[in-house]
Amino acid sequence: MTSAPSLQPKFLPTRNELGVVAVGFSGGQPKPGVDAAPMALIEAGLIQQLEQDLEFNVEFDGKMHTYGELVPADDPPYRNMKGPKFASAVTKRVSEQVYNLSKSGKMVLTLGGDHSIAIGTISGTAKATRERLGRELAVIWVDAHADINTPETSDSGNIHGMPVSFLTRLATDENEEYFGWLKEEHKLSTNKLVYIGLRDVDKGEKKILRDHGIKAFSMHDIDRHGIGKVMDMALGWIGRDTPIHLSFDIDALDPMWAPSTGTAVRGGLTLREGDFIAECVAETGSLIALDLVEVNPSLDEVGAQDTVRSGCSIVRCALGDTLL
Ligand SMILES: NC(=[NH2+])NCCC[C@H](N)C(=O)O
Ligand SMILES: [Mn+2]
Ligand SMILES: [Mn+2]
Repeated sequence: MTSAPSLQPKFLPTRNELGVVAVGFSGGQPKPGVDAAPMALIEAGLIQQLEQDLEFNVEFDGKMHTYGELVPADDPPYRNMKGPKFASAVTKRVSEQVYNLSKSGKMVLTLGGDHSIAIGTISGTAKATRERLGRELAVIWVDAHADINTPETSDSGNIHGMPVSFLTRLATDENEEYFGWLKEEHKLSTNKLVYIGLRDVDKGEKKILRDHGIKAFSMHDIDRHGIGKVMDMALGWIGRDTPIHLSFDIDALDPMWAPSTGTAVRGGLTLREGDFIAECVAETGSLIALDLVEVNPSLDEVGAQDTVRSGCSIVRCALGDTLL
């Protein structure tokens, strides 16, 4: 069933060098368990599949980072954000890890963790891409949610609903301890961002998307045009010649395929549509990094195996697995 990918990547020196970062962080939202996802995905055989079926040389330290050493002595809410110091310290560390791997020309796979970790992953690849290729990064954000609240627009105060605002300069803070470590080289323009799968967007987020003309394909668009046309439009917006970071929140899939996630929303993508998105991104040859986040095996334990299997499938497809 599986065949080794033949595509020569456009922005990587080799097609088969992969760095894996396992981020056991759940502090961007209130539900414990999402920190156990990297181990669940790895125990399901993900890394073996990438090595054996897809012929990657995998660099992975075998450790699931839980960043206990970064837990601050006290971490009161700040600008309405919950657990801001810890999230800032962890994402800074993740940013450095991802930057180092990406700078060396490897494809980078980050296993979350909640979606706040994308502040680390995307800032790391954005910086590495600027330095290594002199290019600006594009991001495809596949999610039921836009995760573009600023601290001020967020109702929940959960940082996993805010990563895109910090990455696109919509939210900033001077203070190192509160994401002030994010510098220009870590950031992204809003016109290099495309959403797919949205169906639960907060009122304040809708205003941000409109005011900044951010490209977004909701479930409505997918119903109207079909996923094939939507992918043509999404990739057309980015342009064929731009390095891509794919950030995939498992809650983009319908709970039928991925029930074990903290903020499940019905009416989502089928597993095939999710895999298709990943396959289309793989076909561009422009993918340089992938995040898989928000798998929480302790929620809906009956569905946890299905959710993990769906996650593994998305990753394999994005990294070049094909049906024939
Ligand atoms: N990564 C996620 N699952 N994010 C869900 C965010 C939900 C909501 N919009 C909030 O800001 O709290
Ligand atoms: Mn989500
Ligand atoms: Mn998300």
